[in-house]
Amino acid sequence: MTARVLTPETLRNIVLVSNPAITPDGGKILYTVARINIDADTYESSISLLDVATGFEEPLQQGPSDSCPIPAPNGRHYVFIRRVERDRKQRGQPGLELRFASIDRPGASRLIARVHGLVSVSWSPDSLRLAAAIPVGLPDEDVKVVETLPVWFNGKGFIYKTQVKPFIVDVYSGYMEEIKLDDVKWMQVADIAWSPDGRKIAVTVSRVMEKPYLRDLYVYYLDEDRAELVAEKLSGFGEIVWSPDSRYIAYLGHRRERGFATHNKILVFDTEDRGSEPECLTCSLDRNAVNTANSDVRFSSCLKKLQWTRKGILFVASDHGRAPLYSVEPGSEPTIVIDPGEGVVDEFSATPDGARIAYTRMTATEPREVYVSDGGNARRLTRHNDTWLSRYKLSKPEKFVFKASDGVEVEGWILRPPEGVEEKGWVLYIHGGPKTMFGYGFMHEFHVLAGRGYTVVYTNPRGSDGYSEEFADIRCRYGERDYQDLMEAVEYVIERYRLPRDKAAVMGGSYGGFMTNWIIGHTDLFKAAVTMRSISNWISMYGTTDIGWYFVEDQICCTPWRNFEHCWEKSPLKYADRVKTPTLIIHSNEDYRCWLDQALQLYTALKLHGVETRLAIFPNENHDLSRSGKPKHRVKRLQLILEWLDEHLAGKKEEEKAGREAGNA
Ligand SMILES: CC(=O)N[C@@H](C)C(=O)N[C@@H](C)C(=O)O
Repeated sequence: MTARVLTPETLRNIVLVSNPAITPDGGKILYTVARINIDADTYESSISLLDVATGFEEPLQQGPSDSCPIPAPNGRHYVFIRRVERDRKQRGQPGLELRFASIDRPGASRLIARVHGLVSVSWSPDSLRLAAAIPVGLPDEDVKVVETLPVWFNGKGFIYKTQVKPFIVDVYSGYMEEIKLDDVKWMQVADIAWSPDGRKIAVTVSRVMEKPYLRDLYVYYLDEDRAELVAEKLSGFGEIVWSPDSRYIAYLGHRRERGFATHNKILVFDTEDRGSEPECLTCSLDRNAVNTANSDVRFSSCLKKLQWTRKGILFVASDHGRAPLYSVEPGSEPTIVIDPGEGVVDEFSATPDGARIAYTRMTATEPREVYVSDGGNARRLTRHNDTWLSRYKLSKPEKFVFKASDGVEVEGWILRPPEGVEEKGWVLYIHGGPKTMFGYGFMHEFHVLAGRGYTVVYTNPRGSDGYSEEFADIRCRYGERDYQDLMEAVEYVIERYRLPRDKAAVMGGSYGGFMTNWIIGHTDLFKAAVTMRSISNWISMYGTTDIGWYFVEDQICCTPWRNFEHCWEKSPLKYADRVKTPTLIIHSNEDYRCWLDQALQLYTALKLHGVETRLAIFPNENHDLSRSGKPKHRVKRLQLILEWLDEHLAGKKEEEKAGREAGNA
């Protein structure tokens, strides 16, 4: 009997749990439950209410597009987001409704406002109003006449007329008033937070169009209707939280010491001592104070990445493929408060006294579920994925560590096909970023590959997250130490796990696609490659990617008019005439991170050089096809990958050819 294994279609079984928001008394958890409906080609999401003491669960909002519940400080009300369908004529109308509801009245809700998006929301302590960062301004309907930067953003489309502004919103009347930050003309608000004493609202905002990576911290005083600048030229994530006494603000970010390779840190500002240097609470930890574990089974969330409780500031950090929840206080060192074991704490929320924490956790073999922790005792509260998981065979990855040729330890994992599945070959899978990590996030795709008979090897080479800032810093040196780490990993696994040298494929997305393209231009070891949402040419990547015009300059250390030769040296396209590896190229036609030209140039070059190549362009999809693309497209993408591997590693093409020839004879 063949084993039941994960296949592209088993995406339909996965329940995506997100946004576990705890009420202030710790009695209830509101969270989003999303399902992938492949037949209807949609994600359906609803909001559930969990009673922490009894584990009893009831639906609060039935969906099909409700998400992001945020409970009010009074513990009785909450706001949430409802996505609304719009027909062609309604294009330009807001696609989101911000709604208000009572926790004890399931199903009922009232519209507060229609919005095009919601970047951040924070309740007033009296539970009557919200401070909200809301995008305003739409692109031209037809011809786009652009005079601003940035032009577009992945998943959002054209954003050149959009600013994100701070508002105060009355949840009962829907009345909205913009908060004026005196000298700020152009603005993109990153985060907003209402102080616990109710008197102030803190805002982080980019206000220099050409340098959107710089953020300033403002405090708006409600009584005086006046805003003051607290700190300038910050960078990184930009999330903020107030201390319980409403004096300090913790900022999640950095000052760009190592450009895109810089770890997000917790910097604490004293709003009553302007000009004083912020205290860095996580510098000694030397880890990125956000969770960057890769997973393809997440759903959107509105929870903050920081929370300041009376027991300390809570945050998740990336560490060796894991993501524990830490707590830290000014003047102290961070300590782990929730150890996820071989797993990641994905999102969390805590009661104001810090006594109870709700969180989602996932592992490499289990998608997210909701947990609760009371001072060290952690309990799992939901089991949405247990039944279907119990019916399939999933193997467990094994971790390995090897010493790279410069003496630095590099980590990786090997996922073998489940018992009963014949091994057909293996795949080196490279993550994107490069500052993200593989580890203990659930990757449906890996289990699908393993289920088809392909061992998956995945590592965190230099440039990855989860280690020191120095480890993550490969600026100007792409294709050097990172490439070496990967190729040394390949030699290590071939020897240690006896993997067949002649049955290996390489694949990856985004930076991982760049590295796949680089690898096939520098070695013929692999029998097949799959390059997805990839980068092939740093010169044409410049000025087109939505991550910022400065990404190429920061990471590759060149621009089209400075060090042009270096941009070209580091571009896989330069080496396209050396490629022999059969390559499948997968790209989305609305990928504004790594625009379609990256795929087209590579495809054309490989075709002209006689390399076996296939190009799959996904319509109406963006850079996140593999994580949040339309369900049917996600299935198709996985099928294309499996077919390519079957043809080139499992010899399916040869078999078919031989069969045809035998038939003709
Ligand atoms: C910083 C960034 O977004 N870089 C991209 C080129 C990238 O590699 N993205 C990763 C996270 C992906 O998997 O899409």
